[in-house]
Amino acid sequence: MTQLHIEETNGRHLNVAFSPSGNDFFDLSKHDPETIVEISPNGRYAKLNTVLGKGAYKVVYKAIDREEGYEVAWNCFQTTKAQFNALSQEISILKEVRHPNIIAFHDWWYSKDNEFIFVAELMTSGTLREYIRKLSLPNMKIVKRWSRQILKGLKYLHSHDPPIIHRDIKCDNIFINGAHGEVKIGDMGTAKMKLGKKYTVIGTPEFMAPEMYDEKGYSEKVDIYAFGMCLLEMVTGEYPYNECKNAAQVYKKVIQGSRPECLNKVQDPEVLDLINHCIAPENERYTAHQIVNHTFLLVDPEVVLLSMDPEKVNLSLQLVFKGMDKLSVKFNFNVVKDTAEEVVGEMIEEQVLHQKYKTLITHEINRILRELNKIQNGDDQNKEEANSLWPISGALSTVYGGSRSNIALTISPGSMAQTHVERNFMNGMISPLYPGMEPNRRREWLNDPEDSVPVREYPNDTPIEEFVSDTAQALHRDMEKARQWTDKLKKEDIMTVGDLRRLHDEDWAGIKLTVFATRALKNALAESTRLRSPRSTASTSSNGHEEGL
Ligand SMILES: Nc1ncnc2c1ncn2[C@@H]1O[C@H](COP(=O)(O)OP(=O)(O)OP(=O)(O)O)[C@@H](O)[C@H]1O
Repeated sequence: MTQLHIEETNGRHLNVAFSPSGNDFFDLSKHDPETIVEISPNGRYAKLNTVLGKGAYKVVYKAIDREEGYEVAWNCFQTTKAQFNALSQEISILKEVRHPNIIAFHDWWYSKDNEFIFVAELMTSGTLREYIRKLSLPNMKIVKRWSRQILKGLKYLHSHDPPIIHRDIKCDNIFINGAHGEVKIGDMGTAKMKLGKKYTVIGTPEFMAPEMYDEKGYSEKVDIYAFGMCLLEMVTGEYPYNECKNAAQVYKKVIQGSRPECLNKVQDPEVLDLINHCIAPENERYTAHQIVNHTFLLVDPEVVLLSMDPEKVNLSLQLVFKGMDKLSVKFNFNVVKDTAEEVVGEMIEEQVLHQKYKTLITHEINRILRELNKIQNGDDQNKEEANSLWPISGALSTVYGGSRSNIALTISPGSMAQTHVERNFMNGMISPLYPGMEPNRRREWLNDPEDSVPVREYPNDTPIEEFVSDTAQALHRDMEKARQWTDKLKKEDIMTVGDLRRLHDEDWAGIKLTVFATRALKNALAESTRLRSPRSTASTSSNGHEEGL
């Protein structure tokens, strides 16, 4: 049988096969999904015979970008020339949009068959909605990962100048590349630049914020409302307002402020809180930026090994909160004297770590200890495995040597300051001289106003509660923590800053403050003393108790 590839005058491509007699031929294009059936006017894109999907308005085919060799999505949308012309402003928006979490829009034209055709990035694994059904119910880790990506896309659109409102965010319009777990917002056909408020009622009723129906206009916050409904669908597997029989019923519920029934099925309090903030009335509703920082979406922290001594006894570890401007804590760990449980317990007590991470971080520290044990006893394969413990070695190899449980040696109160500033508690004083730290980090520390222990001078007769509460506050500890520290000091008859200054090192040990609290108070005391007049500093130093702080 002879096969021929034919290009018709209307641009359609056919693959045909002739019978041996040459009298009959078969259109193979109808069967072969990889057959080219059409070429774009500029010759760059070749539409294949594979339908990727059909929606209410468009049919989407697989195509090839012949210049780059990529597979792309060829979208056909029946419309009149006049409507196509009216769309031109929106189309130009799409051309400007470039973000890893938004489906890229490559090219478009109006075809001879009265179709608006546009070529977009191809997504391999269908829509989020289909994927949710496939997984039956995605676990929270997946939901968080998806949500973060959707929000990054929304944050990008909303921070465009002027903001771009998608207006039809729903799980059917969010697409997945399953191999990499990539999630992208698609179907930008309804997107609109926000030049002032928008009034057109458009979207999918279950995902439409109530203000879309009134005449006062709406803002980009409608996308946040819709995201809240997507999150609800992700965690319950149910379409919001499934209990309604038609769009009119949904509309009625939405404008009355009745929440979808499946909201009652949400068990996790953090997810529930986030959904409620998304579907709240417009003026109370979170922005995309606020949601990204919601506790539900924070990445679980991990522990990395920064360095260790040759005997592998004193380790320098760091608690890293990836992807968030959150507390990052370096601490020493003595493998002979410390246990992961003890150290984590102290982090929780000192509010360096949230209670919910107790098991995770204990497990992480023990994992490192086990791996190290393997290095000490181990063979080459174990050594290789152990190398994986050094994700940032070299970049941050500062060792603050020292004694037992030097926890919270350096703290980055980034959650408050939004920058990664560091403070050295190791020697009991704040020092801008961090051996091994890059100069710009040092500058950040020096410049940051939030990075403060109380820097005023405290006369000896200052009541101890005043000094302790200032110190706790400067370290973002709550007043309950300050009260606990004060109680412990008062139990030892330390009533004033002067009493504190008179303590010897062994006295400090007897107070039973945690290592963190001891170092914090010593720090503040040293700083206050430094600010005192030379005469008073000299007199305090003369008793020898300031040294080594
Ligand atoms: N970029 C893409 N990559 C892969 N498949 C796609 C892509 N865009 C759309 N599809 C497929 O085509 C189907 C129809 O697309 P879409 O839902 O965007 O059409 P629509 O007519 O705008 O839909 P709706 O009914 O939601 O208004 C999708 O369900 C999906 O399976």
